[in-house]
Amino acid sequence: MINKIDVKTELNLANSTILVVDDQPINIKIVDKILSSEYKIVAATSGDQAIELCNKNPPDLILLDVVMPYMSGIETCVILKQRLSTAEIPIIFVTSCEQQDEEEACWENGGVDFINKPIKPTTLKNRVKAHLTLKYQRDMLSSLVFIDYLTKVYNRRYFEEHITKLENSSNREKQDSALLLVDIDNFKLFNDVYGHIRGDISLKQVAVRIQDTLMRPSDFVARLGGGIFAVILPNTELIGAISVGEKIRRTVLAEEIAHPKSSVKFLSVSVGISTVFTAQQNMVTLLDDAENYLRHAKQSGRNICKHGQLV
Ligand SMILES: Nc1nc2c(ncn2[C@@H]2O[C@H](COP(=O)(O)OP(=O)(O)OP(=O)(O)O)[C@@H](O)[C@H]2O)c(=O)[nH]1
Repeated sequence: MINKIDVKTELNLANSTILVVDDQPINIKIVDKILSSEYKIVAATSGDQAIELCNKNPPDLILLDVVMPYMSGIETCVILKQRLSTAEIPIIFVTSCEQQDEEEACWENGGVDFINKPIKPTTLKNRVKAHLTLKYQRDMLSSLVFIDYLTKVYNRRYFEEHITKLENSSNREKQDSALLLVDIDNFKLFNDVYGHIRGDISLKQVAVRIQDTLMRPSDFVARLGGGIFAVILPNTELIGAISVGEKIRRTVLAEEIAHPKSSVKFLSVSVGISTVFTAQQNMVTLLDDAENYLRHAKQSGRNICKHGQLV
């Protein structure tokens, strides 16, 4: 899953990043020599390092050595497939082992293909190209289904599909997750004064400002309809969610989009913030709580973030 949507209209594989994971630097060098003229190559010499790199900056494809000390390629793959932000990255296993059991374990745990060592340059180039092409076609299809046509952030459909995945991931990783409902204040009056075209322009501006506030690859924003956006922050406690909510509120206000019918004179947002405590609540409660806090924010005069008790 990605938090920033790059709607590609044509296939351009040259901007792709490939992560090569191998405990032997010589093997990384071999792959680098074959692929670096066509793609950007990043490298990791352990499973831990690969996971860290993927969390910071998800690559487009991973070439993963199967046999590594401490954490094997298969263990690394399992962890990457469990996390929302890395689950969709295609993983090609690179192996010198020809045992059937190992091959089956690679398929079962989410690998999309195999390449045998010693690596044949033509095979590597063609397999990588084929899987990158598939990935971009899939991304393009997803962007048609899951992107809000007006603001280009995710749509309600994406939100609904991913909120269930978030519940599973939250429970599995024993981490809190946060939901922010961000609603433009007095948007009906804004539309009444300036018309729907200016209303649409400001909706896009608010979407960009929210998107810019999100720093982690796993965070995402979706427009649920009208002037209301949902922001999902996986692995985030209430204190962190409040700081993101406040930043969104301040950033939208700082745009200084004139709104004559607003008490603050500019377009503002109200924010309802809730967090899910691992395995104690589900996503329905999370959504209900965020809606209640958003209602409190509106009743308290708007341009404010409301949330539950900090413990
Ligand atoms: N420009 C534009 N307006 C929209 C769009 N979708 C919904 N709206 C308008 O957004 C307004 C939503 O208003 P509400 O959320 O009911 O209330 P509000 O005026 O924002 O008031 P509070 O939420 O109480 O601050 C309505 O006037 C809708 O017609 C859209 O895609 N573009």
